[in-house]
Amino acid sequence: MAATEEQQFPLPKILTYPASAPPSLIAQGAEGRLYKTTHLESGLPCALKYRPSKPYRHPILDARLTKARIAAEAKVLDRCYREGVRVPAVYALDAAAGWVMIEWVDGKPVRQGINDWLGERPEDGTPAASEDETPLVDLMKRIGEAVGNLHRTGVIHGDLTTSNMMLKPWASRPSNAGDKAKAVEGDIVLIDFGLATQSSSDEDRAVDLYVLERAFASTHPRAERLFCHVLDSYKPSYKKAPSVIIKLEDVRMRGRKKSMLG
Ligand SMILES: Nc1ncnc2c1ncn2[C@@H]1O[C@H](COP(=O)(O)OP(=O)(O)OP(=O)(O)O)[C@@H](O)[C@H]1O
Repeated sequence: MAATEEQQFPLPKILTYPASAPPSLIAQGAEGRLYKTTHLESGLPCALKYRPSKPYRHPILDARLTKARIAAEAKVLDRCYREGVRVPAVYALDAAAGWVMIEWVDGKPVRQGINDWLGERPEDGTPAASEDETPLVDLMKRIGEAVGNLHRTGVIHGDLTTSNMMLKPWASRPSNAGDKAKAVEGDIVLIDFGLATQSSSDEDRAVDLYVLERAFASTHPRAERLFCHVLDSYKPSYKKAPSVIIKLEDVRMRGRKKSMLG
């Protein structure tokens, strides 16, 4: 880590111990920072999510909030992992110190994979007549299944976007697909559970889908018409999914009304 970066973003104590590789700052958000580092004992690459204290908050409230948020995120991740949802495993946690250490997911965000696929496609998103869109459609289906799996366990993500999904390359399926198809290959791993809650209500699940639908339309307007494949594969993914899709129509209607009223 560069000296100036270190002054601007002082490391949490856990990252000041000697390790096989120095930590690197991957992302700096409004709430926290994400470092790539290695697990102290096993040397495995991992991600350390750190929520530094906020000087503008009352210290007691700040300590309580930080601890509660890190603990809540770790708890949800752990629950998902044990239920077989593809999320990073939790390796270690110190909620009072504001960090959780999780599995490092090799790969790239789904957002980047889709954009790499779309490449130079025109604004209206029409593919060339000769283009076989199957790999992209398959990715959309895997997204629907991943969200369905998550909802099946009673977890609402709260911030579903294609940036909060990683594409982890398939290790056991050596691919002979072309470069373009490779851009959208891989298992979906859901990340960033900072806003996650536990709920099994149709309404909460439908809102989670709606958030994804809106985010998808604004991030990938050229692929918007393919979002139906996400819903198609979500529908059979667990028993209550069909009623969630029906509820989604109400949520959309409310969304439209709200945007008309400003
Ligand atoms: N387990 C991981 N393995 C590899 N990269 C990750 C992992 N978790 C997060 N990242 C990368 O770091 C970025 C930021 O992570 P994340 O979204 O969890 O943090 P955040 O946006 O700061 O969280 P919050 O929204 O809760 O404040 C992600 O977009 C992703 O590129």
